[in-house]
Amino acid sequence: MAYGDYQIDIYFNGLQGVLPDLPMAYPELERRAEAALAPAVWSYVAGGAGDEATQRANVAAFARWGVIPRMMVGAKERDLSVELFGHKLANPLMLAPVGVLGICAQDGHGDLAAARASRAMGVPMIASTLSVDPLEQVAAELGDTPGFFQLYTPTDRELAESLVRRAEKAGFKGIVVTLDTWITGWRPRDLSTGNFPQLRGHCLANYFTDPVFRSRLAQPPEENPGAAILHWAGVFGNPLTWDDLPWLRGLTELPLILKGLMHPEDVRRARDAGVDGIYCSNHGGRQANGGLAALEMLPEVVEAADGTPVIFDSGVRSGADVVKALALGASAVGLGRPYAYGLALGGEKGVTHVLRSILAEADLIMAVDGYPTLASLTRDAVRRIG
Ligand SMILES: Cc1cc2nc3c(=O)[nH]c(=O)nc-3n(C[C@H](O)[C@H](O)[C@H](O)COP(=O)(O)O)c2cc1C
Ligand SMILES: O=C(O)C(=O)c1ccccc1
Repeated sequence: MAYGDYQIDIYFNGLQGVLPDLPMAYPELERRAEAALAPAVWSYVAGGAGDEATQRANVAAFARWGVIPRMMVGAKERDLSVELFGHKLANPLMLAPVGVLGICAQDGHGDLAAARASRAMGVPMIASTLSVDPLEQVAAELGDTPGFFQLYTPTDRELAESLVRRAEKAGFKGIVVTLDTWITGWRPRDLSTGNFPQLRGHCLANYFTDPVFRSRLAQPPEENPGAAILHWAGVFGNPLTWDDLPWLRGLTELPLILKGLMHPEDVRRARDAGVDGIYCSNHGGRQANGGLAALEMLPEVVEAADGTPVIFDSGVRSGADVVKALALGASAVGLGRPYAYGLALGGEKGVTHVLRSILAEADLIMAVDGYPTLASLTRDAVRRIG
């Protein structure tokens, strides 16, 4: 079934008098998620660094590119499939890693609901180290859809290795190492609500269940959670350098993807060191304010990657955004906040709805504009407007 057929389902329901119970456009998704989430959770998810200028720039950057339509292509059938790290995927979307995701769902198990949506839609989930439920349980929900494990590399190398071994054993198909968050940025909303340290207590399952982590504690986390959280805070962030890359590369034979790369020189270095994927992102503007929109760097990142696949996220809100990122050279496009809001409104169903809506829009743009495949969406398909 073509992704665009989602609109036929919705119109058909409408004719029977059944209107969609989930939002059809992003502003409404955001508004309703704000109303559905506890205020502290909302400010954590929606907020960013500083006055959030970079976060807004991520979204605004998409308006500076326009798709040039081609006529008489006869794009009756569209194929959004892509091959990534040896896996044939039905579409180029991914669920970007979102820490503490679980609490976005009303039952507190949003990581598992997102994993079920990943399975249903064939959209790979990149499971955060900071999940509410342990990675083994998340992996068990993924079915045949390949999953990726996002590693926040701790300073304790044995702990890092243990997390990677567990991810391999659980069946994850690649390791995404996030480089831009060994320390959290200046986030006024989290500072004002004062909730951030408390939120972090909800997302340490991967540590508390880890044999290496547990072996470092005088008492098990169940008996002395305070001491366990304190130990976690001491090992969480490792400001990696290029000297650490051979060690990271040697940790696993799974595809290794570096997340947070924006500078073409960093991309060249990563590629030369044998990484399998480049993840162009500025963490949705949550880490450093005063930066460029991630989309601004995408063309140069793609050029520097020189054939190494580039995953892109930061500011993707619609099917049109997905089409533009693909035309600018991304191999796959990560969604962040939009699916967290889908979780808030409808759990697995909410995420599935967000994914189906974005895929339907992308598919219909490809139909109308005459780009039937991702291969046809080349750099010439878009023009810079401003
Ligand atoms: C609430 C929240 C938590 C996040 N946690 C993580 C994380 O644990 N690991 C990670 O690599 N990125 C994390 N990110 C960043 C996302 O992977 C992604 O880069 C970002 O959401 C993209 O920006 P957008 O949501 O504005 O499109 C988080 C983002 C949000 C919104
Ligand atoms: O909020 C985030 O973006 C994130 O990655 C994070 C980092 C540390 C603790 C919780 C979330």
